[in-house]
Amino acid sequence: MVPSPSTSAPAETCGPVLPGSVCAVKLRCVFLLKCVSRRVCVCVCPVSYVERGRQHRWRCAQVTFTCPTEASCQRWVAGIRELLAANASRPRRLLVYINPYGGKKQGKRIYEQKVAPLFARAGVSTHVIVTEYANHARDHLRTEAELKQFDGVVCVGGDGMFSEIIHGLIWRTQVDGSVDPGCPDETLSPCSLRVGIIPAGSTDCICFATVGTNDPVTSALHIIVGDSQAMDVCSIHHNNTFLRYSVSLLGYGFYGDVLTDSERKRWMGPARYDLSGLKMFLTHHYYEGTVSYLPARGILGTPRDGARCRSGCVVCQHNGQLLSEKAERYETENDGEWRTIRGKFLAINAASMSCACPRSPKGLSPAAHLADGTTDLILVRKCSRFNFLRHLLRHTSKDDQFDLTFVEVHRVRRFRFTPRHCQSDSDLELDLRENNKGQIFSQICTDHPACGCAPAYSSWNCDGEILTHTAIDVRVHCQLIKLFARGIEELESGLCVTVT
Ligand SMILES: Nc1ncnc2c1ncn2[C@@H]1O[C@H](COP(=O)(O)OP(=O)(O)OP(=O)(O)O)[C@@H](O)[C@H]1O
Repeated sequence: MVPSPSTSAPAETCGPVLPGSVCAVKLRCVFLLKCVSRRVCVCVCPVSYVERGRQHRWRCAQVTFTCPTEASCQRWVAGIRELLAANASRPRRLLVYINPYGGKKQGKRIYEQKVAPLFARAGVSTHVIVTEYANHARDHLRTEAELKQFDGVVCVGGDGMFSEIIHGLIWRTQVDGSVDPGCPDETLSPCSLRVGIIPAGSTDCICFATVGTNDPVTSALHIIVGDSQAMDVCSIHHNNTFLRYSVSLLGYGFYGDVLTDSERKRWMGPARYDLSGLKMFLTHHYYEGTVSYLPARGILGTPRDGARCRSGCVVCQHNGQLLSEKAERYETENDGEWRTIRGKFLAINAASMSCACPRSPKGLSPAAHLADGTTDLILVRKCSRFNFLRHLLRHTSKDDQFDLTFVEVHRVRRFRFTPRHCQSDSDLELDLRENNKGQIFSQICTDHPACGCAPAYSSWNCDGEILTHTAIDVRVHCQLIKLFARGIEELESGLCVTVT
């Protein structure tokens, strides 16, 4: 069988498909094979494969092979199909949840027009559920879904929809494995089913951070070829009561206030984030409280080493192995090393990934890792509006946003926050002793909203949802879930990252 001259594969592809050639290892990228007799003596065989486009986009392309006889063509098709069938990482049956109201309400159309035809072509069967209310997907996964029938779960929607899926899946995995998901000190069981994200929301940050682009076709192709990317998950508790899981940003102060304000402006669409951002920047509220954290020790990487988390990241591999092998010993050994910081903060952020998005390509913490078992705790202390603006602008420039006297960043395994109004009497006494007279006066004002001073507390923005409590205990669970993704590929190298 030889490729016909007019249809040979272009140079930069992820899956040329000729068995026996150097690229035969990439056969999992093939997803359609059929043998069609064109003429009496020539048989053609169109083969679909993945082609890389610009900016991490993938496209489905086709190459046609010709055979002198139908019998030899059938043999090639059967041989290649056998190889594909032996590839255990490719999903065969998927459970798909579509949020018809996410983003611009295009979820159903995007799935039907762009994704379903690709799944059908690749021989992936699906069970599709269009959600009827918020938390429908989460509740279905928790209780009803027959998970054993599926190789993965796909959500069509935004970050909120992804959050629903992981809440359902993590909870179900713990309950099925007799682990108490409500206890902050439990070691959670990793989820065996992978999760795919077809972006159809307003921001789609998690898809962007794990694939490098928000494109439904690219995401569908990552699912079809069976990519796998591990991801850390933070569990958040208040007084030993479970609140939520988080995979990207936990933000108190500025980012909490922006979300609270933007929720009131939902009718504006994505523009609400700009308006609320500007409003909260001008309002310039700061909040008092105590942050204590358990630093991540003995692992590779620091928040300021400039090492970006990319496809096949060695930091994630190394730390993931270290933490999974020594999880319990590690936690006990580190238990005595809690550190505490009291102060007035404009923002307290925990970034479990870079949180890069099209507007902030570097993200909140450019060197944060998807699966290294840590989160980057960023503390922005009270400063002038001008200085805070400098810090914010550095998220979009080459300058280091942490290289400012009022900003500090720590890579941590666990942290706790207590707003000042929740602190115990002994803690408050300690604060009073540490503060000077002027600061005591300002505290009296914050306790009395009628005087028009800054409010005493903000809210936590947890991956785009508001938490119901401000005093929280956050713990990172290393590589708790897996996505149908491979992390962002380093395109500068010009090399095809091997499809293993
Ligand atoms: N059928 C439904 N009706 C109403 N709300 C739903 C339905 N299905 C899911 N939801 C909820 O809609 C919320 C928003 O959905 P989604 O995340 O898909 O879009 P988005 O908010 O526009 O995007 P992003 O989160 O990326 O900004 C989610 O919190 C989800 O729980």
